[in-house]
Amino acid sequence: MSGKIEVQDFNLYYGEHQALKQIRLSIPERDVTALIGPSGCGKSTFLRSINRMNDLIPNVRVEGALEIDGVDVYAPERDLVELRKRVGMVFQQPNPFPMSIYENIVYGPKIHGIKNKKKLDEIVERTLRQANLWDEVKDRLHASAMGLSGGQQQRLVLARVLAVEPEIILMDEPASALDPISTERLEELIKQLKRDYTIVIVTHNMQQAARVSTYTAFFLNGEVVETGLTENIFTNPQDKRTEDYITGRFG
Ligand SMILES: Nc1ncnc2c1ncn2[C@@H]1O[C@H](COP(=O)(O)OP(=O)(O)OP(=O)(O)O)[C@@H](O)[C@H]1O
Repeated sequence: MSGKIEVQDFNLYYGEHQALKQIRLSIPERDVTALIGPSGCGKSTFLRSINRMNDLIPNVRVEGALEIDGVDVYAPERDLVELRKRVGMVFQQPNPFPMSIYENIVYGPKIHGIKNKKKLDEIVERTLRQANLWDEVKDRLHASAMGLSGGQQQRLVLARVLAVEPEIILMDEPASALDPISTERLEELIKQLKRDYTIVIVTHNMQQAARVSTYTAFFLNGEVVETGLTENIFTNPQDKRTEDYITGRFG
């Protein structure tokens, strides 16, 4: 069975520096895959390769195949606006736009041509409910998003991503700036969303990877050392380097 995202012999260079080496990975649809590994091993670079965010960095060059639904993400004719609509992204620091909660969410749908007020209102309510934020903000939709707590901002960002109906959601250490309670709420949300979305999450926190993901890929020095069911990676790693990492011997 092939995955939603299929990666074959994928290399990425920042100028002369090769940050990803012969990556082979199959990321299943409607489930959570965690990317773990020590700092600087290429997790974020790989994540950003999936929606071509690395294109924004000068002197980046890629080789090999990275496909979504069997179509090459790096094909010259690929429409980047459409790609980033299908592949949403949540970053480490919550980054709401400096505008109202409502405007944050309708921003994407408006760009994609939705103008009808009733339709936009529906999107706002649906996505805030999906992000488990509706009850907390329904009475202040037109207040600034900057007045929300960090955890609420991160859920708002997720609602904003959901508003353009993506298929894949990339998360780069989404809980690292959050307190434990907000982290738990975000993890619960990730578990709910995996029924409908393909989620790829970078995390430094191995307990978090164990809690939220079904599959895990262990990165080291730009390579994928081992990949498989999270349960197996954590209880019965096949590679000595994976074992050393998960038992805390380095990283
Ligand atoms: N914009 C860039 N320009 C040049 N080199 C970069 C750039 N971004 C990352 N690198 C290099 O690529 C390698 C992989 O970095 P990357 O940020 O992907 O690792 P990471 O595993 O996500 O690390 P961390 O967990 O610390 O975020 C590192 O050697 C890093 O220095």
